[in-house]
Order: sequence, then structure tokens, then C-alpha cells
Amino acid sequence: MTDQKKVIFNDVTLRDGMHAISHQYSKEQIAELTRVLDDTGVDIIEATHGDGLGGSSIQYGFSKETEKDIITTAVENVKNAKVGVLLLPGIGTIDHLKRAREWGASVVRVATHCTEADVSEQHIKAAGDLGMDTVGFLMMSHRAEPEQLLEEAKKMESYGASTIYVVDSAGALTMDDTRRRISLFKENLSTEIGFHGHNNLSLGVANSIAALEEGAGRIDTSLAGMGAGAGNTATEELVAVMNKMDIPHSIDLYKAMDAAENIMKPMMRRPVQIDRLSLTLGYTGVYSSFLLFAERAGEEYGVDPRDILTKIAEMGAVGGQEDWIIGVAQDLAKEKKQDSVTV
Ligand SMILES: C[C@H](O)CC(=O)C(=O)O
Ligand SMILES: [Mn+2]
Repeated sequence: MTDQKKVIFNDVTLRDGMHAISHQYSKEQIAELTRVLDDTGVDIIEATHGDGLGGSSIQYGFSKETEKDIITTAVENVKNAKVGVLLLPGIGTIDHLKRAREWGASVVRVATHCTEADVSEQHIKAAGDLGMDTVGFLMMSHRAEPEQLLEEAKKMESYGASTIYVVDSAGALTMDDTRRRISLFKENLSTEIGFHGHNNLSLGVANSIAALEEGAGRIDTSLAGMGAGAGNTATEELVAVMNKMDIPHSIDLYKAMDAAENIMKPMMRRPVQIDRLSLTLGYTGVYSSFLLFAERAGEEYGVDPRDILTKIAEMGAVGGQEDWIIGVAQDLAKEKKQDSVTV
């Protein structure tokens, strides 16, 4: 590492972590998590529905608390960190963003599928006009070759994003895949570069380190990896490795370990871990937040959720197409029934 600037930690416990708890954090839990996260030293705390502003819906699942309560609770309980929000154009609007800004959010990540940066133009420009730290977030980055991803990143840069992320939504990137994308960004963009990992193939920490070595300056993590699929890169795990490698940051390792163990893990409804289903997400390259949808559909229709995910991967589903899961489960159940009749 030649660049000795402190790495910025963007914590996603209260946003990606929402997926792992079906968006059901209570105000009290949000307040407690915000306080401990702030105390660990993270730079940015992202707090919204898992699918961002406007995400609370029948399609993505309703959150327990309102958008206003999620954001204002985080803002009221933070001392040092900035509060951020996620915005997927089409789910969230510029009006949502203006309200989030009024409630005290100062960072926004405008997220698009990796080949559709075009749809972020208005939202990135609006965020700039609102004086927010504006980040472009290219989801499902494994689905674009590095050169194509760079072209999309350049669009976000031209709209005014000051940081652009490689987002491994499916936890499907290998270390070499990560290096190739981040290094190309580093050579060709003048923005800061970020990396958002999921641990489905057990590469959350390794990919984050590879991204840092190639010049990323922002990294997403969460306590105990709380997040969709097998979770995100766990803060305490990454910090331990960064300490051993002398990579500078602002996190207190023991505080992060204690918060993960004492506060985060007891709140989990289902262990956030690599199991056959979350591993299948990484293996087939499916959006991590499809995990619980596939698990539920598998139970309801009596089919193996791995078959659902494999089919969903073949169909090339992207974030927002959660409803396809039911259709696939129904088709698989029908096929299963026909097979048993023929036999
Ligand atoms: C809406 C997604 O959960 C955003 C994200 O964290 C990802 O794509 O990964
Ligand atoms: Mn994610």
C-alpha cells in the first residue's frame, strides 16, 4: 500500500442488514446500533430500508419503522459519523432524497444495475445540488466485464458522483475479478473508489483487501457481517486483517468485536452465514437479497430453493425482480408433479 490515507468505512449494518431481518429493526434497535457503530469509529452509517429510499413496499417487504423514523433515529443518535442513505432510481425519487436530506442524511449512494448507470443522472445531479456526498453504486458488478463497468462508472462520474463503487451484490466476484475492476477504475477515473462485498463465497475480507490494494479508498462493512445473503464483509474481521497489514483506518477493533458479539448477533433472526443457500447465491451469481424470498418460496411450493436460485441466475434476474422467484417456484413445483405422475 503506497497511499496511506485512512480508509473510509461506510457501515451498512442498518441498511444491507435490513435485508437479513426482513426490514424489521425497531427504533430502539436502530438507536442502539447507531450509538455503538458511532463509538467504533465508522465514518458513515447508512440507514434505510434494505432496498433504499421508497423501498418499503409489497414488492420488497414493508419495514417496521417509517423511513423518517429510520433516518431521524440514526441522525439523533450519532455523534461523529455522517448518516447516509441508499437510493435506487425508480424505487426512490428525488422527493424522497430531499426529505432524507432535511432529516439529516448527508451521504447518498445512487445505485443502478451495473449496465444501467444512465438512469442515475437526475438523482446524482440532484444530490449534488443538495450538497450531499454523492456516490455512484454499480450493483451486480460481476455481470459486466471490467471495461464495460468502467464505461458505466464514467457516466456516473460525468453526472457528478465523487465516489464510485464496485458492488459485489451477489458475492460472486473472485479476488482477481475484484482487482481487475478496481484497478481499471483507479487508472481511468478521478473519483474516489469504493468496494461493497458480500461473503457468499467466503471472499468478503479477501476481496476488500484486494480492492484496497488496488487503490479503493472506501469500504463497506457491517457488524458480524449483518447483511443480505451470507452477509457483508464483517467490520471486525476486516479491521483485524487491516491492522496486521498496517492499513490505516479509524475503527477500534475491540469495540467492533464487542458490538458484533454482544449487540448484533443477539438481534439476528437467522444466522447470517455461509450455508448451502447463501453459497448458491455466490456460486450462481444471484442478488444476495433474493435469499429469504427463495427460502420462503421453496418452503411454500415444496421445491429446493437452490433450484430456484439457479433458474433465476439463468434468467439473468436483477435487483427489483424479486417477484420472478414465485413464478419460478411454481414452474418447478409443476415440473416436479408432472415427473412424479410420469414415473
Ligand atoms: C439494494 C441492494 O441491497 C443494494 C446492495 O447492497 C447490493 O446490491 O449489494
Ligand atoms: Mn449489498
